[in-house]
Amino acid sequence: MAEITNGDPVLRLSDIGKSFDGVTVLDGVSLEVPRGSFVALTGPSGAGKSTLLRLVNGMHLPDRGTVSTLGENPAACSRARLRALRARVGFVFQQFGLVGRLSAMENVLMGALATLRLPRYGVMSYPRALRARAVEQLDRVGLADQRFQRCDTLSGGQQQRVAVARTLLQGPELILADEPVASLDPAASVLVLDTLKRISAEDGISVLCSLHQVELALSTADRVVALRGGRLVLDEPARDLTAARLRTIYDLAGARDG
Ligand SMILES: Nc1ncnc2c1ncn2[C@@H]1O[C@H](COP(=O)(O)OP(=O)(O)OP(=O)(O)O)[C@@H](O)[C@H]1O
Repeated sequence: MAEITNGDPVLRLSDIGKSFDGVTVLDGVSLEVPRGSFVALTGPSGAGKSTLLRLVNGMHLPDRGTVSTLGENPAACSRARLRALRARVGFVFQQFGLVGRLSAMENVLMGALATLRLPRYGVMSYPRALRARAVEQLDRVGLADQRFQRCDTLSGGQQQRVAVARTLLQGPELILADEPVASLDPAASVLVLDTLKRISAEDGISVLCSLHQVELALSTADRVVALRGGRLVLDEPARDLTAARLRTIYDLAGARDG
């Protein structure tokens, strides 16, 4: 397994190009995510944010340029090595990706399935130490009391926090979040992002999180990058940016939520 030293970025994209069916989606994108930082990836709908996130863990491969994720190039990885890399990279999705009829606890435990040899059925089939860790992660996202509740009876914000706990159980070094709050109301959005930010800071986990909401990007992230038409048009510390400037730098006119 590749190691990165303390000063190395957890993620380095160099001159990435990616097309689908002859249509360019990413064009000359270079980006670094320093270890332990929370980077917001902004930009209008169709700018290439999801595609970029998928390149990071090898779900897509670039047509040109190189990706270095935790010191590994997904394009050069064997299947086993890619699996090992993906275990180090958590993914949080807009639609949570939970099994609605299962409890919060069981959904969190599923974050550890890749490390277990046998399929598991029911909470009690997981090792005791793992169950204790699952409760601990649920506690950190404020949902220990809801651990036996079916996920489809939780609010959207609670479900996304369960998804964060599930990712944490995996022990990731880097978390990719693809519009994790796009389907949540403003209060739940703030709570989910604050939770992710707090825990990532506590555990030293780096986060690359795509967001549509300019204000949330500025209030949560250490660094903000923006894509427009597949090109990187901004990469600056959040403290140096204002919402007004961020809005003008990339055109929100066509954005879904803009
Ligand atoms: N697997 C694919 N096959 C063909 N086209 C694709 C594929 N994935 C993405 N695209 C296209 O690439 C472009 C960028 O999509 P992407 O989902 O990366 O943008 P985005 O910035 O994440 O948008 P949104 O904010 O709406 O999620 C879009 O035009 C999309 O249709």
